[in-house]
Amino acid sequence: MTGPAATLGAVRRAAARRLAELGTDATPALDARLLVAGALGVAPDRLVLIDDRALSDAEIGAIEAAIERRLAGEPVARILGEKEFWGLTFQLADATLVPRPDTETLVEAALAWIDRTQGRDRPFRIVDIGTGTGAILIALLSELPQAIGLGVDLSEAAARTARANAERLGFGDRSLFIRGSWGESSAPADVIVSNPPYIRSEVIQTLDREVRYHDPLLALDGGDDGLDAYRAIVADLDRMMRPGGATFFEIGFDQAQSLSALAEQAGFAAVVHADLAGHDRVVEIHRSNWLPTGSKPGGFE
Ligand SMILES: C[S@@+](CC[C@H](N)C(=O)[O-])C[C@H]1O[C@@H](n2cnc3c(N)ncnc32)[C@H](O)[C@@H]1O
Repeated sequence: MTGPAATLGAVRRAAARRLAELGTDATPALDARLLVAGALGVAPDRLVLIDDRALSDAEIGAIEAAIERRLAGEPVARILGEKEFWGLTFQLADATLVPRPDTETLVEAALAWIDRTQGRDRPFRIVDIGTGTGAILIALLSELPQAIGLGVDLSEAAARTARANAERLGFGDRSLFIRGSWGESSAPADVIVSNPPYIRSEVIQTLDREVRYHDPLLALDGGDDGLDAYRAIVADLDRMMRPGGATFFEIGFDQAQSLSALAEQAGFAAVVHADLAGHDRVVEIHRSNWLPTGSKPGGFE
């Protein structure tokens, strides 16, 4: 890829060309920049300042290794071992899903409800079911100065990773992460958030290779109809959700109706939120006899 006196800029451009030739990398220039920065231990936005620096053989070797992994189909976040979500950097582990930008819709929906009802400066108790890296809970804690949160995951390794993320990002004293199944070990909360596994089992084999081979099955498989997790959590919601509280679920693009029906059958009211692409992405659930301040019967929006 390079000669002995290759500069960082030349190596980065060559890497971007190789990723572009692959044809499956939608953002080759960005990915090359992230991988080069990661291999050198430099913040991506600093690269431009050192573009003409000559690289050592060891540095070129580290960049080559990262690019080869990407060419073999590994997602950039897995190679770097971290992913940005809500402006915060989360460390990943094999047991954690890579947090997705779409999941920020769930954080936004929960904050919009809080802004509409009680305001951010209240001592909320939040529970994040299937916490993974802790991304959703920690993003909320970063916006709610008085809130405390519990993150639950069936994977002990995921709970450990989330705990480490909370400590590193400065939220260790307002959060607890434990191993558990759905909400069974949770006391009642004001805000419940969950991005549970929701993909139908039979579809898993058809998923994009980057998801199928690099995200944990436990984070993806939602059972025969994709709704197992929602069913289990909704069945326990009356106990888990405090009066006047709300629950926010991430959903697959075609699950809004099924989950709303599940919630309504259990005596709750449901509101659907779309993501930036216009796909149904979040279902917000309340007790049906409760309306937020200023809302009209028949709708929360
Ligand atoms: C789709 S991932 C979401 C991870 C993270 N909340 C996010 O949005 O990036 C679902 C998570 O649910 C966890 N999970 C699967 N079954 C569970 C169960 N029975 N109880 C609690 N968590 C579970 C998985 O280990 C995984 O971390």
